[in-house]
Amino acid sequence: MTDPVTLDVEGKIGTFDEKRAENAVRELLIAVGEDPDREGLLETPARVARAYKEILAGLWQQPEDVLTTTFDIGHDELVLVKDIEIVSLCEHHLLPFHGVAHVGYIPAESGKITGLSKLARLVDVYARRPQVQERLTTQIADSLMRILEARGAIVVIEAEHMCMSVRGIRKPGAKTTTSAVRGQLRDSSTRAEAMSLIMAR
Ligand SMILES: Nc1nc2c(ncn2[C@@H]2O[C@H](COP(=O)(O)OP(=O)(O)OP(=O)(O)O)[C@@H](O)[C@H]2O)c(=O)[nH]1
Ligand SMILES: [Zn+2]
Repeated sequence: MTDPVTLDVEGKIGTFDEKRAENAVRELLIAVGEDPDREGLLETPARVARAYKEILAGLWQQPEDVLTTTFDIGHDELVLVKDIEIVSLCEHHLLPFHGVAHVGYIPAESGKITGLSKLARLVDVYARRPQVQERLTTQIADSLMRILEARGAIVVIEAEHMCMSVRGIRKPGAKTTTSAVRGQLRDSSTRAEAMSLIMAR
């Protein structure tokens, strides 16, 4: 039986099976020796299912759904939005990792740009999925290149992984930085300029 939440070949997604998610949470509670029928836990499976529906909402979206508004204003230099808060879910442990994303691009030759909020929406489409930080970073940069036909893209993500802080190695505060640089932003001077803007506080 196929999982209702799976990517098909075009990256289109099925629907969220809320009842199944609830049953899974109920099973988990039983597995840890809890009583899912005690008063405090009665609503928990439904709450957790709704929480996952929200945290994983990017599974049912595509980047094209959010990079919609575009304008031609002929700006041909770097556009950078810094400190976009992210919360994602580590696909190894299903624990959150959270931090900030910095997203920049050099618009297409045509001058096509997008609304600033759309960059943050793009980040959420990919963050709200089971992820690894490297793939999240890459997918955002590749979407900017593909959908906006950007001449260059840079994405830097700094995040703390709960799977490293609350369990396992238990190193709270450890931050992981990943970057993806594409197109003209790979040129050393342009890249250095973008990085210095990103690092400036
Ligand atoms: N590269 C990368 N690794 C990640 C990310 N999120 C979690 N991990 C790592 O995935 C690895 C999974 O390793 P495993 O040895 O299979 O799992 P584990 O026994 O729970 O590992 P420990 O966390 O070391 O206890 C761990 O080293 C995690 O730190 C991520 O976004 N990127
Ligand atoms: Zn993890």
